[in-house]
Amino acid sequence: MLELSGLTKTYGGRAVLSNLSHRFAPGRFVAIMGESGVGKSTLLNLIAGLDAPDSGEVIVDGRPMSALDDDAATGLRRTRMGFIFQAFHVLPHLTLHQNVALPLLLNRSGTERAEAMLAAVGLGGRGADFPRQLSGGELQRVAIARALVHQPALLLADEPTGNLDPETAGGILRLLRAEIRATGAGAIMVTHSHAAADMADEILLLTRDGLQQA
Ligand SMILES: Nc1ncnc2c1ncn2[C@@H]1O[C@H](COP(=O)(O)OP(=O)(O)OP(=O)(O)O)[C@@H](O)[C@H]1O
Repeated sequence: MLELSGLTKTYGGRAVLSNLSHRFAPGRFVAIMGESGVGKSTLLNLIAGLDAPDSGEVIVDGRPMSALDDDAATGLRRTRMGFIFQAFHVLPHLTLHQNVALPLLLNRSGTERAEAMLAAVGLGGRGADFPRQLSGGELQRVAIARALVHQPALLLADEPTGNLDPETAGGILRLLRAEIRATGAGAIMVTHSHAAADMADEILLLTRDGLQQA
């Protein structure tokens, strides 16, 4: 459902991504690794629509994102994608249930699945709690529940376990993989961690020459 065609992104005259093309098979869990500064987060931001390429296309469900107006592009992202970005924190003034229900509300869907997703990530019955009452690992589980509650076709994750200890990280990644499988979503996860990447179906390496099988 996702294809990148000739993506180029330049910052201050320096090409970070240069004519990058790749087709992601639906339903696969793909890890992207690569040296610091090579452009992994930039690539994820372009796929997520948080940033626009200088040239080239992000093609979702056969439709080039640049051909859609803002509302249509936002709608496509809201319904077809889920996000676990470190910058997208769980919202502190909403309960856990309200946090997880947010994508459903934005999609004007019923919020029944929110409680089931909280239970699926081991936080059943804690929907009325607030984020401040949770540990870092628990917060990341809320982020996973929120990212998958609307059954997106594609999950985008940027270092989803970056600030967790190895044991907690392992648990979160096993949960992430199980929930991806359960919802049938594909996933693209950027990570520096070999242990995290080993959880994926496939590992790609981003270099100046593009994306290659690791
Ligand atoms: N908004 C921006 N403005 C200017 N330069 C940027 C911007 N975003 C990223 N860059 C530059 O683009 C390059 C790639 O950054 P990016 O964060 O995508 O790399 P990365 O592979 O994710 O790195 P890391 O593994 O260290 O997180 C870096 O040199 C960075 O300084």
